Amino acid sequence: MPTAAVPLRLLDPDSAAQLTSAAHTLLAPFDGDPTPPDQHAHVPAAAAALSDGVRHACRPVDTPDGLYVLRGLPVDDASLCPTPGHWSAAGDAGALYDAVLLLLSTVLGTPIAWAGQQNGRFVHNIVPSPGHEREQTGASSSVLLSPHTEDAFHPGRAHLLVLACLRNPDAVATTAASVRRVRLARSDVELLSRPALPILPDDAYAEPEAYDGGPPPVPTLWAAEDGLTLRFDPAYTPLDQASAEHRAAYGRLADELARVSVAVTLAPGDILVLDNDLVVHGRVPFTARYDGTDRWLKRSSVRVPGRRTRPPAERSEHGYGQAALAAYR
Ligand SMILES: O=C(O)CCC(=O)C(=O)O
Ligand SMILES: [Fe+2]
Repeated sequence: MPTAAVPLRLLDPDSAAQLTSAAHTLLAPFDGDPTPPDQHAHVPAAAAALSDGVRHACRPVDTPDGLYVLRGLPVDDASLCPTPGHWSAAGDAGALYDAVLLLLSTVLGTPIAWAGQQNGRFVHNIVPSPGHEREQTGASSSVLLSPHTEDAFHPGRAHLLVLACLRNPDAVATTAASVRRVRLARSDVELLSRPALPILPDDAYAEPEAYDGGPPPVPTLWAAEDGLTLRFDPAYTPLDQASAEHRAAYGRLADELARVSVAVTLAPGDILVLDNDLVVHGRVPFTARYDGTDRWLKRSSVRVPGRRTRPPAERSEHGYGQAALAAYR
């Protein structure tokens, strides 16, 4: 898989210092608690005060790659605590970067959280966890995390996914494949644009609230104004319910996504911004260490108000009883 040309945006030292200092200021009154109820209230003003340098670095994804890496945020490994063994054990670990991610996410759009995922936190910890090695969730390690749209089952899913790297000692790659790079016959695009199959909630979610109706069939591809977008999560799609013709087209899309996939190896301080409507992402397999030095990412999800990259029919989906909570409502 090529590690090629991932668009890189350098955060100049002044912008990086400004972000870090704004994050410190946000955290100061809370003594490191990463989810104080009032902290979010101060984020919009703090984000609005950030310089044009930060704002420019966070401009929308502007290539068919559907992603970019922001580089330049300092991470001092010595001042970080050991990598938590599970998201639920993270507490205020790396809280400074939670605040940095909230600030950046607020420049990008509106951060969202899920009541049923990682206790409703706006910034998730992605760490390998004992007993979860073989899952299709961010807690896995020994298996390929297959390419997926984040939270594909839900109409309120993020437009942008932000992954900030705190540790990655074994240079484990995140994978990304853009639908704007695939080559498909028009007949396949047409077939995959029909709502044929549902996408079920992934294993990272707690049991949902009750909801009415069965799983809604959704299209895999959609022709948005500025090009094709996708909603793709084969691990949670009951493909055996589709016609042979549909399955074959889905398989050709999967093959094309594999062909155009790039490996993005994040280094500490790198922040990967993925357009969740253009790009599916995953992770290569690795052996977890479980000694406090493991790979550690922080993740936030962002909605971009007014974006028109999805079929209007999505708005009537029930989302399987999971609620997406927007910050600053
Ligand atoms: O570990 C990674 O690089 C990506 C994991 C993932 O799919 C996610 O955090 O949404
Ligand atoms: Fe993911």
